[in-house]
Amino acid sequence: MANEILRGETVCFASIDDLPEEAYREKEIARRFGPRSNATFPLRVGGKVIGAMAFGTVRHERLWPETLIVRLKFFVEMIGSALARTCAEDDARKALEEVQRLRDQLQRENVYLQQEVKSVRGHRGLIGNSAALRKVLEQVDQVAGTNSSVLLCGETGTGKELIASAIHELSPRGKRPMVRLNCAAIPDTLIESELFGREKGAYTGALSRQAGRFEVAHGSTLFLDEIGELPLDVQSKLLRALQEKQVERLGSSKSISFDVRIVAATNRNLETEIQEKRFRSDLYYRLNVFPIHMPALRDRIEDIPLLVEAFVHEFSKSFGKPIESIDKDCMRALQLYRWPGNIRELRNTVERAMILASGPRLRIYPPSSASGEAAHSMLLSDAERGHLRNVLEMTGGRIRGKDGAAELLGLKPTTLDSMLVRHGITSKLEH
Ligand SMILES: Nc1ncnc2c1ncn2[C@@H]1O[C@H](COP(=O)(O)OP(=O)(O)OP(=O)(O)O)[C@@H](O)[C@H]1O
Repeated sequence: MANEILRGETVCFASIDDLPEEAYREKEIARRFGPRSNATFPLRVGGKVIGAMAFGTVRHERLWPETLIVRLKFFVEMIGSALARTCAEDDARKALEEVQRLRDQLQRENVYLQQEVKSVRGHRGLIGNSAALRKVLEQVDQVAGTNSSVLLCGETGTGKELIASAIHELSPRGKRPMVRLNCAAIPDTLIESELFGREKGAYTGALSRQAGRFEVAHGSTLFLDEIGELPLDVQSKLLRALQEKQVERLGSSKSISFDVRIVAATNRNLETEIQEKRFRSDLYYRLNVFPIHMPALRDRIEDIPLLVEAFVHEFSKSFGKPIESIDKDCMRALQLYRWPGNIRELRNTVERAMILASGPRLRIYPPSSASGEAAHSMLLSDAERGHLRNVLEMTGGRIRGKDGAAELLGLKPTTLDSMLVRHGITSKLEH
């Protein structure tokens, strides 16, 4: 009988004896528990049989005239279509809610991206082949696929933000945009609403509702740059949000759950900050699940030629100035400079040199405290020392007399003596 119903047929019997022989099981059940007579109709919702509706008598047998069957059938159909409408409405409501949710999320991402577009100049990729950078990239590969928090430490301009982007892009969250917040760039009074969002009128001046970065970053990565600059009270709130995976907008008590991966960066020594009571140790341990230390440029000087070439290529294209070669002495001087501003400073230095460039051979001087002059004289002094050594080599170390170094250089021997002292060069033959 169940098969008939599933096939969409009506099953009807006036007495148990009317049931066919093969339905002996149903007969037995009906005899023991009822019904005595029955009419069962398939219940169709949206063209599919999803169940059945049965009308039966428990004590007496009864006939099911055709007119009654038609009316009951109609009744069951009505219930089926009402159910279909409710399901469809329910589905439609759910779909609408989903569309609204996605639209809100897109809108949040859009507003955010519009602000970001100005600062993001495309992904240039990470340049460098030093052991120090390769170690960092290895760590990036290890941690990218996890959901663990990452703490990037290192001096300013070492590429922390670039590494944060690489971690995000290599992670399963990479399809969504990474959301950034520079904790140092926002006044203390606004940082909380930037992080957690606010309702209209939450405080004086809060003229509109605003989603916080946690909400915007739902399903993605939140990059908290300069985390060491976060005020202590906001540190506590951030810790609570990370523990509970929930935020409340300012001016609202409604909790909003989020699924966000945190990558934080700092150029401060957070352990010192903890000792000085400027950074909460519990937040530090929460963030420092996977620390990555970005090496200073001066500790990977073998990357400098690669970086310089890449930056020259980039500016050469954008300035329309073709460059054929970069002065080798300059490159050596660039490798000797300490680069306190690291790669950012190197990039700016190359940009400046490219603005000034007037031929295909580029000279780039490292910045100096005074001006390019000091760097220039450092280069000259390097060249001078090299030249003196060469000439001394040619004369077998002889300074005075015919074909001596002083004569070859057109200098008084005493002048050459003092130059050699200044450069720390000793001539074995003469002394
Ligand atoms: N390995 C690299 N290859 C190419 N460019 C790099 C590399 N590392 C850094 N840069 C460039 O150097 C500049 C500074 O990098 P980034 O902003 O990532 O440094 P940061 O450590 O986050 O600095 P801060 O601590 O000041 O925020 C950027 O223009 C970046 O594109």
